[in-house]
Amino acid sequence: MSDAILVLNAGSSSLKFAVFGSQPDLPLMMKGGISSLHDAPVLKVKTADKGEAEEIPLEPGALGIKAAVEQIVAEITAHGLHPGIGTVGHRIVHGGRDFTAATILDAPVLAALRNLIPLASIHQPANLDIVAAAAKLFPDTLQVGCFDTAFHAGRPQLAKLYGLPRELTEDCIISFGFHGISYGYIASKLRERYGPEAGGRVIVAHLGSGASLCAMDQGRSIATTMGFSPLDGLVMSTRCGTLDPGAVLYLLQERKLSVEALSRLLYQQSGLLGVSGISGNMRSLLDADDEHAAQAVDLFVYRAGREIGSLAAAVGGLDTLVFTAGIGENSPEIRKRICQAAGWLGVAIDKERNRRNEECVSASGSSVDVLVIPTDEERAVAKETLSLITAHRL
Ligand SMILES: Nc1ncnc2c1ncn2[C@@H]1O[C@H](COP(=O)(O)OP(=O)(O)O)[C@@H](O)[C@H]1O
Ligand SMILES: CC(=O)OP(=O)(O)O
Ligand SMILES: [Mg+2]
Repeated sequence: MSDAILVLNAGSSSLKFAVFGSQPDLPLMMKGGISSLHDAPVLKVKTADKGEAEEIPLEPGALGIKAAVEQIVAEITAHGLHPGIGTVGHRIVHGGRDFTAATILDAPVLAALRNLIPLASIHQPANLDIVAAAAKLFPDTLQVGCFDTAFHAGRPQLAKLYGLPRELTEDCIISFGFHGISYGYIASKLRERYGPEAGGRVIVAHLGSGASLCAMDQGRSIATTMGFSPLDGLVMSTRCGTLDPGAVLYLLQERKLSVEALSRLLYQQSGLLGVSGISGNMRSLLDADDEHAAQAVDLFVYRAGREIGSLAAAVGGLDTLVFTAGIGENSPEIRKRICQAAGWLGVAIDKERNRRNEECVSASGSSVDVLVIPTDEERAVAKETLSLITAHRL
């Protein structure tokens, strides 16, 4: 029966996937992904019946996105699941102003999404290449897109506005915000834990290769650190985060950088990689005994601490702080240091709980609950995809 849902989720350093049954509770059949796509790719696969994930290092060097999709589909086929796929759900990073809910990816929608490539020039082309590859590999399936920007569409008007002439705002030079599929999933977990209040005034720290923070009130996005593009906000793996636009003008006017070189600099050569000169991978930097690596980590923590202050102001205080994504879920050291920076807001962490990556890592006297909640963008995409196909009886 062809009714399973395959989800494909391309991030800046990884391609993750999962296969779910199409029952309302979306039983997981298989999941995994390829990490470190640009240097030392590693394939991870876990099936529902096996406890431990299998890890297979692939040939060192960059792996193109199309080859990565083919590799994943080969795994799905080897596990006998290929003929069972009825729908492919995609994480699409930019939905612009028009796409604020799951959408069938037909030709006009894909053309509109292609127009958004300049607004997310690393992610959007890969996302659309994946849709094309999946359409070839699964010719009879429906392709559905879920958008990272959608969760932030309901933020207050002022949180979206830049201090630019009105005509540019009307032309969509506004803050969109990203990682919304992850934030939506975390909001659903907070509702399970706290009920409709969803933890009250919350800051979620999505710290992966791309990193951002989102302030939520009762599960709704109020403010977020990424803006018009996924370059804004925190220092990331290879992206600079917030930068004085005057520096961009200087690089163009005085250093005569081409637009392509400037884009490469800001998206791929900056952040942890640029400051350390060693790596954009947080784990490698924490393991390195090197002054510049230490400074890159210090800057990551400093900027996260400052932005937590800014977002707490936007939401009027702080009841709950959540860590998620690769760094947030796996690095007790970074969580500890960010919590120290947010100590003035009443955040206190329990050393042992934090070391054990427990779900609640706050100290008993902390006035803020500090949680570690693994994100599951694949399940969130599958859920939206299933709702769409059920509503349309597709
Ligand atoms: N144990 C760990 N300690 C520190 N950082 C970690 C750990 N495990 C994973 N990471 C970091 O998580 C980041 C990748 O996060 P992830 O959410 O998978 O990225 P993305 O989805 O954006 O490709 C990398 O910087 C990696 O070094
Ligand atoms: C939007 C974004 O930055 O995504 P990722 O963290 O997966 O690169
Ligand atoms: Mg990611």
